[in-house]
Amino acid sequence: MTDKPGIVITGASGRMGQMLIRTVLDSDKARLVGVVERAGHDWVGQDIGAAMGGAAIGVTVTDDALEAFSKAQAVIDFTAPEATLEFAALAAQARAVHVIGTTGMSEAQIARLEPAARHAVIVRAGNMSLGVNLLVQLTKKVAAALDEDFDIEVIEAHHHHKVDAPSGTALMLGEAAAEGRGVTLADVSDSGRDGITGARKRGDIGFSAIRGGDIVGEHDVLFAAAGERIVLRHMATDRAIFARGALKAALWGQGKDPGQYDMMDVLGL
Ligand SMILES: NC(=O)c1ccc[n+]([C@@H]2O[C@H](COP(=O)([O-])OP(=O)(O)OC[C@H]3O[C@@H](n4cnc5c(N)ncnc54)[C@H](O)[C@@H]3O)[C@@H](O)[C@H]2O)c1
Ligand SMILES: O=C(O)C1=N[C@H](C(=O)O)CCC1
Repeated sequence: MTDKPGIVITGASGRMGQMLIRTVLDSDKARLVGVVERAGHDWVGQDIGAAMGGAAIGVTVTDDALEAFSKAQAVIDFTAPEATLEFAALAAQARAVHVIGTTGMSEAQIARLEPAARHAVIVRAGNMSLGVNLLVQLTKKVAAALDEDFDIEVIEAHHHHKVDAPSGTALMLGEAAAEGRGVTLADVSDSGRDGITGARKRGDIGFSAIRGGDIVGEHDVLFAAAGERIVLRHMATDRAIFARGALKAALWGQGKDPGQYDMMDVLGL
């Protein structure tokens, strides 16, 4: 027996799932106790090491999430909104910390996490990297220092497989800009411009999304005024930054009171 927290990774075959599995296996602070994939996936029933193209490691991919979670102290979940809601209820039942990296959740879906958060710790963030969470704070500060003479635009770029837009990170940056400016994002958000849109409305926060190739994730926050522009930029070149942040959150959540937290809590920013 060991007192290192046992971690389950959901979405085991996904881009982030595989990165998370490697990150936990490489860590001396946690151990991998289970991996979950959706029912019917080829990998279910296989050893995860072998499924990922290496040596067997003695952990079998399962589609029985509750059974896997019952052996874990934390579940790290980068999957899809409805799967994440199901996992939240099961992680709460198992009293495991649930680290949620899944993006594209609607406000209604986010509200459905509340019952689970009464029983277990949930850490959720649209971006788990240290760099982006620092950028969020910088964005809030710059937005607070400038008035509406500066138009704020969030521009993001991701790989061609990404299914949601604006990205979770872009929304975090938009929220930070709105908070700095003392407004509600929903009242000023302008995304998906197409056709005769009319001139830009003063005070709006705009979003643009680029999708192409294997871009891991790039975000600019542009403050554009007459005669000058400020650009705050983060460029991710390796998904390991998200996985490291998620593992940090899983360890940080041990022994915390039930409730919903984010990476600002984890990183103390
Ligand atoms: N918060 C962050 O730092 C961060 C970073 C990267 C990606 N993401 C988000 O993580 C999510 C996954 O991204 P990805 O690029 O790994 O996607 P992906 O499509 O490569 O992987 C998703 C995985 O989830 C699995 N899945 C879906 N439904 C499931 C279910 N019911 N049970 C078990 N597994 C299920 C899929 O089979 C797949 O393996 C996206 O929402 C993405 O935006 C967040
Ligand atoms: O690859 C993705 O998908 C990413 N999703 C997050 C987002 O929506 O911001 C973080 C960056 C990578």
